[in-house]
Amino acid sequence: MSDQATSAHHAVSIRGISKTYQSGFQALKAVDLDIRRGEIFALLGPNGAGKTTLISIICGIVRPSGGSVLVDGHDVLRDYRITRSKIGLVPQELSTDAFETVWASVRFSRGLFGRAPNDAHIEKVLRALSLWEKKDSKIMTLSGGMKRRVLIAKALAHEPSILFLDEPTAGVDVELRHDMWQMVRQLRETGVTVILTTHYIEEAEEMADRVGVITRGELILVEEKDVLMRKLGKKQLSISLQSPLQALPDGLDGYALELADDGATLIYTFDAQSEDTGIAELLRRLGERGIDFKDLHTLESSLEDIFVNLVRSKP
Ligand SMILES: Nc1ncnc2c1ncn2[C@@H]1O[C@H](COP(=O)(O)OP(=O)(O)OP(=O)(O)O)[C@@H](O)[C@H]1O
Repeated sequence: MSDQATSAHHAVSIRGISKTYQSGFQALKAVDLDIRRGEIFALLGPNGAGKTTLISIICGIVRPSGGSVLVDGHDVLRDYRITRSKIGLVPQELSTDAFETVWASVRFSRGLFGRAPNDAHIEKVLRALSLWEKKDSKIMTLSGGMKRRVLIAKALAHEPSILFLDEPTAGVDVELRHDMWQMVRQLRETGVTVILTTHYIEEAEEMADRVGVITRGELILVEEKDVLMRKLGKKQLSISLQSPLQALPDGLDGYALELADDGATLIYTFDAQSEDTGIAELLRRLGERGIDFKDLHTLESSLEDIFVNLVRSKP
């Protein structure tokens, strides 16, 4: 299959995208990335890493300095109208429409893309987002969480196949955050591809099928979330001791051990992937030294630990 044909199978196909702003600042360096149809892809990165720049280029809002982006097989620069109509973009804030009703505002968004009115679709979107009861309310009278939902409804009004969520749950309460996660999963079930940027790693851990990590304009990693957590995740064994230790026992130099809880807990970090975790041998050696324990449990690292390590280890 030609490169072009393979690319057409992806929702988004990015090749060699770079961006140098007029100030001379290079925000992106030769990014390659394919987003699969129907997946939830989370783009993680520290402040200023280039996430918004990348999304803006995919949406055709920012012009790249080099490289190409295909959306559903169409080039975003050459076929802007087609590609833009396939994309729903949920910005972080609602800046206009305060005096409009929910219904009018969402309906208007559909018209912007030149699509024929379809009130049944607008109703479906509003119901799915629990906004139906509020359809005749002016946007300015809604709570912050409801306004967020209106933003999503507006982005879905023209039936896009790809939805971008820029920090979807920044500043919303826990309950709404969980509702939004639920909603995004439901969207995926209808075949929509979802790309989100987030600072809440918990969000990526909870929802994403794949994760991309961007730092200083470079995409340093793209991986299935589960594989990433298995591959880079470390496991720890926490050993609660019968009597606290003052120092690490002699003769256990080869082990990644630390003392915690004022010496009452011994923590052993091991590679969950390796065949021999070394646990049996460690426990035997502790026994030989008369170190008794009352409890054992294992801890796994979170996506957050993995992310912090990745971004830190990048020179
Ligand atoms: N119009 C611009 N002109 C010059 N530099 C810019 C412009 N827009 C963004 N930048 C710079 O490019 C870099 C990447 O910015 P971008 O907004 O893409 O980062 P981000 O990963 O989305 O960050 P955040 O998580 O803080 O939103 C930053 O250093 C930013 O200052």
